[in-house]
Amino acid sequence: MRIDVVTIFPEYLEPLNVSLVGKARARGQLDVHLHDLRSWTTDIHRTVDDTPYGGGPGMVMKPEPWGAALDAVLDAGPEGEVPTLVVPTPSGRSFTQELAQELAARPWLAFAPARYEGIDRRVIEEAATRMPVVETSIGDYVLAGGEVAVLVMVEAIARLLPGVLGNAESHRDDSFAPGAMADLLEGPVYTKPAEWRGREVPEILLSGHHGKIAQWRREQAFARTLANRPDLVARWQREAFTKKEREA
Ligand SMILES: COC(=O)c1ccnc(N)c1
Repeated sequence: MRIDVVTIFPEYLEPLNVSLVGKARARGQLDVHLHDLRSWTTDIHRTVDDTPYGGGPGMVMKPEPWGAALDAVLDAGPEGEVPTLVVPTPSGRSFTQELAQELAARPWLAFAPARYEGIDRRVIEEAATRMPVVETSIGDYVLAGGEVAVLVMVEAIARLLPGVLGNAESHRDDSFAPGAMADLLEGPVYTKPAEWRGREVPEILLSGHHGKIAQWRREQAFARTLANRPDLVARWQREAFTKKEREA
C-alpha cells in the first residue's frame, strides 16, 4: 500500500517511522510519503491560511497550496492510478474497524489533515472530481489538527494489511462475531506470575482446556462490551437478526 500525507507539520508524522508501521515500511509493505504543504506556497511567508469569507473565528486553509499539493501527489503516484483521499474532520464518517477494513483494501491512500478551521471546501469538491474522497472522524471531539487522526487511522489500517501483524498476533483477533466487529472484542488477559499481590489468574486459563478457555474469553469479552458499549451489542443483535431474516 502507498500512503501520502500532506501536512504543515511533517514532524508530527514521525511516529510512522517506529513500531508496527515503521517495520511494515522497512519490509516494503507500506510506502509512506510525507509532503510539507508549504512547499506549494508562493509567497515569502509561505502562507497556507487566510480569514474566512462570511466572517467568523479562526483561519481557513487556502485552496491554492492544497490544489498544487494534491496535483503533485497524483503526479508522483503510480501511473494511471488515483488515491482515495482521506480527510480527517469531526463532521466526517465515523472511522470504525469496518471503515479501516474498507480502506485497508485500497492500494493507495492520500491523507489531507487540516489545521485551523479546515480546508477551503472547493479543494475537497475539486478533488472529488478526480478521486474518491472519504471524510472521516475518529470520535466526537475536536482536535487542533488532523495529523493525530492520520496516525490513528494509519495504525488501524496498517495492522490489517496481510503480513503486517506477526502470525501470533493476527490470530489473536480470531472471530467471535465474524467480520470487522471481531477485532473489537477484547477479553481480560493475564501472564506470569500466576499470583500477584494476592490476585490469582482465573483457574480456567491454567486448565489447558482450549475449547473452554476460548468460550470463557468470548463470554468475558462480551460482558465487557455489554457493560461499556451497549450500542455495539444492540447493533450486532440487529445485524444478526437481519442476517437470519435474509437467510430464512
Ligand atoms: C482537525 O481535525 C479534527 O479536529 C478531527 C479530525 C478527525 N476526527 C476528529 N474527531 C477530529
